[in-house]
Amino acid sequence: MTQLSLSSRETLLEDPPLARFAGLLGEPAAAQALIRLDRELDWQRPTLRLYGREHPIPRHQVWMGSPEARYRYSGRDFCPEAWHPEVTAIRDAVVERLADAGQAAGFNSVLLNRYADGEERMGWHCDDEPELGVDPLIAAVSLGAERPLRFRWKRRDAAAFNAWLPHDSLLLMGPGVQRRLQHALLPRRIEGLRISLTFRWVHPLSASGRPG
Ligand SMILES: O=C(O)CCC(=O)C(=O)O
Ligand SMILES: [Fe+2]
Repeated sequence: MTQLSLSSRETLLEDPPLARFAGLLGEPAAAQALIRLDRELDWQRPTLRLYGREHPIPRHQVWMGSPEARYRYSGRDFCPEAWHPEVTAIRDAVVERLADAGQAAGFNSVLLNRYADGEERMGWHCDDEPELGVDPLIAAVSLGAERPLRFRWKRRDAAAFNAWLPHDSLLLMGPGVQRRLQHALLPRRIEGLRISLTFRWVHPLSASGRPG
């Protein structure tokens, strides 16, 4: 069941809060952002070690953020790329839209994911790294091809479901979403480039490598 309010907020789940917003940037800004991010970012395809073998990830990605927002991912420590002006503008639009909806938020880090077509994907996971703190708020912006982000409950006591993410939409994953659900961008027969930006607040790691 969904509700549409004046700010175009659609509630997908009440508890934990999962909500979708349409028309984040408007046109032509959203179409231009997709082209610019595709062309101007230094997209990487790192390899992950799985059962002792190295596998390139099935998409491209860039970590971006403030210098203190170091990030540990699959056991490796990443220093983020400096903010690109297009990404800063999108971040500011997200913060503004959330503020309009009564949700204060700040982000010092973003993972950008580039899926060339429906074959490219991200497997089941939740974003619960210790540097994100307890019950983080994560804001996911989608540009390009519309694809579903699939959610499933960790306790498997309710049905899995799709959150379809149209071009120029924002998905707000509120407190509890990472603790109680997993999500995945599964392969689908869908044509076209999609870029997502998942904005986060990363707590700086202390010298011991534990969250400060
Ligand atoms: O591409 C998406 O919408 C999902 C990305 C995601 O789950 C992540 O960056 O952690
Ligand atoms: Fe995620």
